[in-house]
Amino acid sequence: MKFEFNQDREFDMIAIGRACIDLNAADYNCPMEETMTFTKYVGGSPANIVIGACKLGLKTGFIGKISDDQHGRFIEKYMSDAGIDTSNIVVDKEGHKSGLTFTEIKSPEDCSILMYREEVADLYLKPSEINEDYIRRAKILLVSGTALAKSPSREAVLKAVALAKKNEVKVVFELDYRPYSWASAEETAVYYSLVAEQADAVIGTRDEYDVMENRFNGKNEETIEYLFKHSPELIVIKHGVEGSFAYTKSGETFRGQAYKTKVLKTFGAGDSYASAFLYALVKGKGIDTALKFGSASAAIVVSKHSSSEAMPNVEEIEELISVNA
Ligand SMILES: Nc1ncnc2c1ncn2[C@@H]1O[C@H](COP(=O)(O)OP(=O)(O)OP(=O)(O)O)[C@@H](O)[C@H]1O
Ligand SMILES: O=C(O)C[C@@H](O)[C@H](O)C(=O)CO
Repeated sequence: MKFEFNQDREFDMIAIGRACIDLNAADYNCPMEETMTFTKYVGGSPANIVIGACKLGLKTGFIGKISDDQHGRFIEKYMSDAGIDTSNIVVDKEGHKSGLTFTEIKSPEDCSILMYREEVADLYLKPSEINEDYIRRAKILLVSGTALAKSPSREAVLKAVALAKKNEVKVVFELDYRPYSWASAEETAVYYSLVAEQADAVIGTRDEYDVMENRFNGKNEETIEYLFKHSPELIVIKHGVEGSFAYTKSGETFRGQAYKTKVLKTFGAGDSYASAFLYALVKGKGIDTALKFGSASAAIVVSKHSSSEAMPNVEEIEELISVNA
């Protein structure tokens, strides 16, 4: 099966959700309590994904809300300088702040993130700030699950999904589960299932699908049996360094292997994977090749310090694939 897009669309991908700040520990191999220096990057999973896709050459845009301060201006400038259309990024006028993510790199295997997400601007995006004319210009609407965590962003995203479906824009749902933003796991399961059932493609880790299904130790076969009764045609389930699987509604299964790399930190893998996987699909490559692109991009990003700035270009990805062929 080929995942087909409407070719007459100006944007390859428009993402909706958070564009925030990452503060990555510049002192490695120690707990955050001992980290005195952090390096600032643009962060937020959907922002990272469009930054990665843009670096690969896709035409991208972003829908979200940023703070009316130095952090918001840094985010907007970084994204527009990168070549992303920021015309639908709204500046918050009610005093909400940009989300901050501090990262801890104790060792290549032991990394964690600490998110400051109280009253963050991204969750105040309103349905009235969603523009149908913008969404209809895209091949893909990339939806981040975290944007469903609270109203009014939740309703804004539900509106965007409805408009994408009405205008034959492929909805790709990245589960992107960040417990810090949610009232409860039960609530997450309700909204994740609601959007996953309407999406054309769903991407997430095994653990994130368990959250969606409100269960523990779920099996991929049960997840696909459930979701293929609804809209999805393509389901990607990631298993960390064990690799990933892609399933199609027409019954095919593809397996992606993780590439060996010198890991600096583990975060950023999922976002780089999504950007390169979707890039390959937009360029008409098969799902097996898209899995290689996703895995290679992730291997490159986990060997570097950031999640956004570290996104590779096409040549770097192709080279990693070819030396491992
Ligand atoms: N240590 C690693 N070395 C090489 N590749 C990796 C490593 N960890 C993950 N990957 C690649 O990245 C893909 C996505 O990783 P993972 O399943 O951890 O996603 P994620 O949990 O969404 O990532 P993140 O940590 O960014 O939230 C994997 O399928 C694999 O190809
Ligand atoms: O998604 C976030 O808000 C934080 C990210 O930018 C961070 O780099 C990360 O956790 C990537 O997995």
